[in-house]
Amino acid sequence: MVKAVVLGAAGGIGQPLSLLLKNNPLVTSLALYDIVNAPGVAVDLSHINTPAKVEGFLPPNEGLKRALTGADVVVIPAGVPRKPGMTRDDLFKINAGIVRDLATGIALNAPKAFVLVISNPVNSTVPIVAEVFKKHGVFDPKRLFGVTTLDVVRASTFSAEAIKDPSLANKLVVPVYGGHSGVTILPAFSQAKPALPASFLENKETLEAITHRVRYGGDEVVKAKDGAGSATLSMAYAGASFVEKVLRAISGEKGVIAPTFVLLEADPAGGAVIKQEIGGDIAYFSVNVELGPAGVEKILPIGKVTEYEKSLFAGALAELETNIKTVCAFR
Ligand SMILES: NC(=O)c1ccc[n+]([C@@H]2O[C@H](COP(=O)([O-])OP(=O)(O)OC[C@H]3O[C@@H](n4cnc5c(N)ncnc54)[C@H](O)[C@@H]3O)[C@@H](O)[C@H]2O)c1
Ligand SMILES: O=C(O)C[C@H](O)C(=O)O
Repeated sequence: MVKAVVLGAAGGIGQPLSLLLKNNPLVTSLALYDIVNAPGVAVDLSHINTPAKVEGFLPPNEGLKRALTGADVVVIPAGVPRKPGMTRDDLFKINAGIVRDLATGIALNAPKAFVLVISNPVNSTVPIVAEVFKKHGVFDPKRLFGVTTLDVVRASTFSAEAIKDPSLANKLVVPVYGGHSGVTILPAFSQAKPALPASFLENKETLEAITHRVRYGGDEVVKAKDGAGSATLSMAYAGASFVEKVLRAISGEKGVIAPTFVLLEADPAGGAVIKQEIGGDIAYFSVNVELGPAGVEKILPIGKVTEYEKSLFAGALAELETNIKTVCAFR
């Protein structure tokens, strides 16, 4: 029996994400919570002929508590999205409070759940959840994840497009490190699997352009949606693929690897290697982790990157440090 919960389930990400989770055979129970419309979305999804039992909850009548009780995995896409001209940090004012309150609900009602944070700014909302859990004495860094999967999805899609090989679209994986905003996003095209051609990797102009596109892919969608929000469908796809990995790990599958923004303390030895590799003493970083039934089992080293990729690390560290520190002021 696996219970998955979506907090913010009636939103632009929440609805398609809930649909994808309803379609996942590893989910047996799906609880949808939002301040609006969650019961309607739940009834709609409940007509789909897959095993997961779906229920929807609103704030009255202890809705959050009922949604969270017994949860194994909680995904949080609750909060406001960007409009053109905004940065993700501009969302902090509103989303920090939303995420803090939902984290309090999780600490009280599902302290052992895996918590996957989508709400922006991820570089700051993840540390907020950690602080709330610490306050309640239930923090386990192995079970808290910032969802940065969309950056990997974008880096993989854009590079398959750039080398004009659409057949690679769903096979290519480009690791992305760092955080989830602008210069903190560090795609490592040199580590792509399968490897990208030398003609791509050695062309500085192409590399710089595609690195920029991955870093600002979110802005591309915000601009195209022209005031109607940010990425929802690609995010739902990315989020569901991360949840799928978590579910496989919970069910006992070995060697499940996922990229995610984690507290490096989740695996002190692995975290120390990352700090050495990036040349900075940062608390959180997006890295590849090996997942197990109790959460992060290992933080995997970054390994070899090119001089160009390495040169991007310094700017990322300074920005990430600021994002994480913002949380101290918020408390
Ligand atoms: N991590 C990523 O890669 C990534 C990608 C895309 C979007 N995002 C972020 O995800 C968030 C949601 O985006 P969206 O497009 O789905 O927005 P949206 O406005 O369409 O949906 C957000 C939902 O959250 C709900 N909500 C607000 N306050 C709530 C609360 N206190 N409790 C429960 N639900 C609450 C709203 O009612 C709404 O249904 C934004 O912050 C956005 O920036 C992150
Ligand atoms: O860009 C945004 O604001 C949403 C999200 O973080 C994204 O990367 O698409």
